[in-house]
Amino acid sequence: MDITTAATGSESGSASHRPRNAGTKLLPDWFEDIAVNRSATERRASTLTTRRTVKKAYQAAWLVKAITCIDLTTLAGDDTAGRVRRLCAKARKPIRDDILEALGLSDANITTGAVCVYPTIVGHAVKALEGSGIPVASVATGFPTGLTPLPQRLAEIRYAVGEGAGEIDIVITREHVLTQNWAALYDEIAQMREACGEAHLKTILGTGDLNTLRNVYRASMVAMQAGADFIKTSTGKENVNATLPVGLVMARALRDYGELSGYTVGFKPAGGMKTAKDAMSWLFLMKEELGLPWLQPDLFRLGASSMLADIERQLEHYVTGRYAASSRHALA
Ligand SMILES: O=C[C@H](O)COP(=O)(O)O
Repeated sequence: MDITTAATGSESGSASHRPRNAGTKLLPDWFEDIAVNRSATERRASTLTTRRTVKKAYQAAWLVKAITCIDLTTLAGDDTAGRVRRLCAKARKPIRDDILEALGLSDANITTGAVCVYPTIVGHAVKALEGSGIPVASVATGFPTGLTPLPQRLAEIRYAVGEGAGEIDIVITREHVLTQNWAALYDEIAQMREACGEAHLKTILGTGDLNTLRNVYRASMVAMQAGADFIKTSTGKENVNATLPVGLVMARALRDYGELSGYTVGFKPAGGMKTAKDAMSWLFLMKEELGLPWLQPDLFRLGASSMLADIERQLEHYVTGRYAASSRHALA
């Protein structure tokens, strides 16, 4: 197994010429009558993690791949410029030099997919990431609940874009889903997409608040019809965040939308993912449901504040045969 090829993605083809999702008009026919069988979905999700294992070099390659897809996140009330600078340093160099060298990846320029912060922190992150090519993602629109007036939510997007955010992680009004007000949901997301301009729009559905898998599918479809570049599970602040059954339903929506519209939309599970094993499960899900093209940072991100340390620890174990205390890894 060539870890460099797997990690840098040349084995699965370039995605750079893919057109951005332009959305469609609101087309309820595409989602209104959908039925989702919860127990079948849960069964399928559980087989994803039990049926498939990868070992040794393959596992190391997949873990490096996972790192390149991480949106390294800090969304805490006590975030400071100093903390964000440390986070950005880790995003630039997520794996220790000795481990990189042992993996043969010293020249591969492995970085995380992005850094994700609150709007007022964007400026610090942009400065700290200058010249790295790593995008800054900002949450916006009254994150995490979205319960502020729409003009303010749109202004927040424009502010974050003005500060230099290249990606905007918006939250939807969950009530629109719970009351099946698809037109209101579509309109707010379409306005958010417009406010983003060239910045990419990631639409957080807050799936732990949506009650049913059917609602998850329907909200995913409306978000894509309204022009989302990515659909994202959760804020990390709901009681239930990214789960594999929800991921399966969203992956099916991505596939269906692609077939019906011709556009390819990205996926970001986020919240509550802490271990290398979690990362592997999501990579399996993407590969099985959507195929290798989705295992690239322009179509797949893992939103996580504390998963990188365990991945680095597993990579250290792969190269040395020993486990280090997680406190030895920065931002553990
Ligand atoms: O978008 C990313 C999430 O907010 C991170 O959640 P987490 O802190 O549970 O990893």
